[in-house]
Amino acid sequence: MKDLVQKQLAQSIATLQAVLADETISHTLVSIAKLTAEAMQSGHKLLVAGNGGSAADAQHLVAEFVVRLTVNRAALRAIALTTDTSILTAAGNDYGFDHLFSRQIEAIGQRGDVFLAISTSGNSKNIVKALHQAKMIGIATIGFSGNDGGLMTPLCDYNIVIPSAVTQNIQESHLALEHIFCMLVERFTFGHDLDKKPQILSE
Ligand SMILES: O=C(CO)[C@@H](O)[C@H](O)[C@H](O)[C@H](O)COP(=O)(O)O
Ligand SMILES: [Zn+2]
Repeated sequence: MKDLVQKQLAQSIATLQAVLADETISHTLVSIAKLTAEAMQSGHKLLVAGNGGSAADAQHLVAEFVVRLTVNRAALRAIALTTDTSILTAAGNDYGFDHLFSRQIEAIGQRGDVFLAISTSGNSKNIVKALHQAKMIGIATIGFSGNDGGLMTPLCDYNIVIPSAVTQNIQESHLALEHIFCMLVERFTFGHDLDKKPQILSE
């Protein structure tokens, strides 16, 4: 069993190493952080959705934006579409599970917002439908995916595809990138001298 643990850990590290080696991923992460910071500074918001472990990621990431990650600063506008059990059960029960996120985007999404869709397969129907809805409204679309990017690729302005087909390893890399994404947005929004004088640059 100890061998299994070590093999799994080595596989986790190898996936992160592959992400590190792919400079396009780092470049894209900077681009989406800039896009998101600019959207937030102009009064728009980040919407985040995912299923299962990725639903937990959506909530985790949004908590960092609303509360803090690396510094005490003003709250940043972000909403997880995975948390309101009344909306989730009503949308699922009345219209079907595929409508879980698209209905919420229709309700609260506005042109100029940013939608982050997290899906390891890239194929979850409720995620694909939500991306369609976001595109219809004029919301910028970002994907965090794996495998080959799946059906969500053509619907994403940016899609970060983790070079792995193993769900848990993809998720681990997603979480690492989500933290860096939030850190970059903090830097773009509040400046580099974070610890000394946190303030919103646009105010
Ligand atoms: O956390 C895990 C596996 O590590 C699971 O809960 C996983 O997130 C679920 O099977 C999801 O439904 C997978 O959906 P997706 O990532 O393909 O969109
Ligand atoms: Zn999991």
